[in-house]
Amino acid sequence: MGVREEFDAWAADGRDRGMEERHWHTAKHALARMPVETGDVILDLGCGSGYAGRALRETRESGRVYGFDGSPKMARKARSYTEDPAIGYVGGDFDDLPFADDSFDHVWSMEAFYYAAKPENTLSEILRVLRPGGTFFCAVNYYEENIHSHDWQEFISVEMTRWSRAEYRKAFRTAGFHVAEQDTIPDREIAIPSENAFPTEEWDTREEMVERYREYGTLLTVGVAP
Ligand SMILES: C[S@@+](CC[C@H](N)C(=O)[O-])C[C@H]1O[C@@H](n2cnc3c(N)ncnc32)[C@H](O)[C@@H]1O
Repeated sequence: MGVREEFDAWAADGRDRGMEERHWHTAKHALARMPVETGDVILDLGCGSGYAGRALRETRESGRVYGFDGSPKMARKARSYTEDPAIGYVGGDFDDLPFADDSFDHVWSMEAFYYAAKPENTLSEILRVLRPGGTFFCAVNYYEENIHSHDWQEFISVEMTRWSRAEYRKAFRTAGFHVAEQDTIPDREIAIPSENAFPTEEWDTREEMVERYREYGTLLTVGVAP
């Protein structure tokens, strides 16, 4: 299955909203760090339900926001959640962004970048569409140091790239970005049951669940276009 089939199926069974709910726990902290100025044009790469773009429009006075996604069903659902005329949805693949050079002030991506078939090429594409001084906020839960994410590939047909923190920094720099920041953002909201509830369907021990959410959390790497 390719990106379209895989994520169309996710959208059809409501996982767009499920992801939004879970990802929001850490995404909102990363979004709050984006240096968005009034009127800034923003691209949400792999937008899913489109919650990030809606939040930026509602809270930051951004200009136009484009949600970009390879799943037409995801994009259609995202469109159905807003009537904001300044939010648009565009379909396509991370490898070939259908935007002119220097189109955006910021690019945001949550839990999507590692699905790129050629991540180095996607970084070059992001740099191409960013204006000088523009930022790329790349947030991922699937990364090398998060050992609890290592088996995710078994459950999805799309090939995933698992980089370490250092590999993200190196790839950003090789593509031509400056790395302005790298950090992990803990998820302090997900409910962690008391000791006697373990093992659960997903977790053998409470320690593992605490480590996954409260310690490892979401890896955020911020690149700045020169
Ligand atoms: C795990 S979801 C994350 C959605 C949203 N950003 C969130 O935080 O909930 C990944 C999204 O990226 C999209 N995607 C994955 N690979 C893609 C690619 N190569 N080109 C375009 N979109 C892609 C999927 O269709 C899906 O909607």
